[in-house]
Amino acid sequence: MIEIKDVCKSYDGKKLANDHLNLEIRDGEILGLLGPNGAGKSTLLKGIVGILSPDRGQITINGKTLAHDKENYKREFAYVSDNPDNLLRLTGYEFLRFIADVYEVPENIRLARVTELAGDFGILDKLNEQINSFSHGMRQKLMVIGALLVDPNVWILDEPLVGLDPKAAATMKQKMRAHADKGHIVLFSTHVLEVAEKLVDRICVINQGKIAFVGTVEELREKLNNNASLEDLFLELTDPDEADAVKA
Ligand SMILES: Nc1ncnc2c1ncn2[C@@H]1O[C@H](COP(=O)(O)OP(=O)(O)OP(=O)(O)O)[C@@H](O)[C@H]1O
Repeated sequence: MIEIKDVCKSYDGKKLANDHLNLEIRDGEILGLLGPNGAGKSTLLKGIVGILSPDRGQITINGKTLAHDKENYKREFAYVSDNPDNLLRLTGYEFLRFIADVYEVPENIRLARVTELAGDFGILDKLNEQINSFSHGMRQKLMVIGALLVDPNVWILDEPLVGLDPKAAATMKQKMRAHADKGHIVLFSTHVLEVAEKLVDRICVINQGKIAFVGTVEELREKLNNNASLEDLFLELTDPDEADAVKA
């Protein structure tokens, strides 16, 4: 379980990018983080993985905290950031070997895992080339492979489907579902509402740094007393004036 208690983060000491967030993400679920641009989704994900330190509050992953048990806390999850432009001078293989070394993936299984994952995502024949020469989508695939290679309990993915071609996106969604079905957590952010609607168990909508809703899409419909599409519900929650204009 991931427990987020009263988490606040400000970049400038004035405006809160995360404003007293409270959220529990349960084992075995895919939770989709939705929200307009600048809502605070990446800030929350970066706070969970320890790239940013929240100004207050506490985050626990499977009972561990970054402050008390940094190494084991970090071993609980894999993280794919929203920027796949990392370590561009390495080849694909060198990047994956680096990740496998850092996370101590046993030598006897890493090549089989890399071969399987790179095959699944269709970039096996590119791994000897420098990441510099990869397209955006290929870089994204490599970051995803690096994360899954480690095979941790929790997947934390910031817009993981951006840039993936339809086949790779389908593979990714299938892997996310299978991981959650094994009892693990998949937490990801997305702007693609159809993906959220079809894939997630629950959604968490963040708006202006605050949680506007957590629950199933059905529960959101009931709350808003509205049988509309998720897109309309999303607008109603995050931008009621725009939703009224669309209705008119
Ligand atoms: N490094 C930074 N320095 C200053 N302000 C930042 C920084 N990163 C984010 N912010 C601000 O924090 C707020 C939340 O940004 P965040 O990136 O978390 O939003 P998001 O929901 O992930 O947005 P998007 O959907 O556009 O990726 C925004 O107001 C943004 O301008």
